Amino acid sequence: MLELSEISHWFDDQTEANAVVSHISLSLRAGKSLSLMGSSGSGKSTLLQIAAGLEPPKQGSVVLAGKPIYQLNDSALSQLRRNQLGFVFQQFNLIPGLSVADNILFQVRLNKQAHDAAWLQHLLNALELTELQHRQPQQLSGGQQQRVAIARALAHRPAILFADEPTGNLNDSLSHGVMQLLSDLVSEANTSLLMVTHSHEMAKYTDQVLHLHEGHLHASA
Ligand SMILES: Nc1ncnc2c1ncn2[C@@H]1O[C@H](COP(=O)(O)OP(=O)(O)OP(=O)(O)O)[C@@H](O)[C@H]1O
Repeated sequence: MLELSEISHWFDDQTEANAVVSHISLSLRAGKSLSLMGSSGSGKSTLLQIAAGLEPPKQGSVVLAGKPIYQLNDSALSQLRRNQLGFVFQQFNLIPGLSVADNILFQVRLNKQAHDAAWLQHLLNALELTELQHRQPQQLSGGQQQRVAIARALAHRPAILFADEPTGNLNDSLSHGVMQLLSDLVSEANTSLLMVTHSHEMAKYTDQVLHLHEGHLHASA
């Protein structure tokens, strides 16, 4: 469960009067998915970063898995992020020098979780990465790197997955495949998904769509 209450945020070169996001409240239950849409600069990525514990808001609170995350100390917050959250951001941040498979399993190993070979195989197949698993990130196209980032985000079966344009570099058929996988995971594993997208087609895979306009939230028309 993710709960945002009265979130407002502005950056240091801005003022409250032109806040990037303003008085936003929303909640996302376990196993549910939500798309954030809105024009460029409307505050979607900022709100996602705030919800994911990566940018403390100027006002308001974020409760994640029962914990008010910005009241946790750094080590408790990073532990919560490592164990319970998954991220797919526009920068893939794959580790050069590690194979695709090792990149995908990096967080599982960091968390000292048991390695679930069947789940890894399922992710590799679904994301069409099986034949690429021994390559290194620098030997992959942008779209292939994006699929590795998606597999890595799901490998530890997070409670909540945060995704910023998860299909941004993929062709139409792979985009639909990836969204189908994400929505299957949400229902199978009771994982929640908070996603930013520009695509109405991709947003249809989520249970709810909210629109941001100049930092304010509107329910889908
Ligand atoms: N670190 C920062 N410092 C100052 N301003 C920022 C910072 N990050 C974002 N902004 C500003 O906040 C506003 C919202 O940015 P944000 O990235 O959240 O928008 P977005 O809706 O995700 O846009 P896009 O669809 O283009 O990715 C923009 O005007 C942007 O310039």
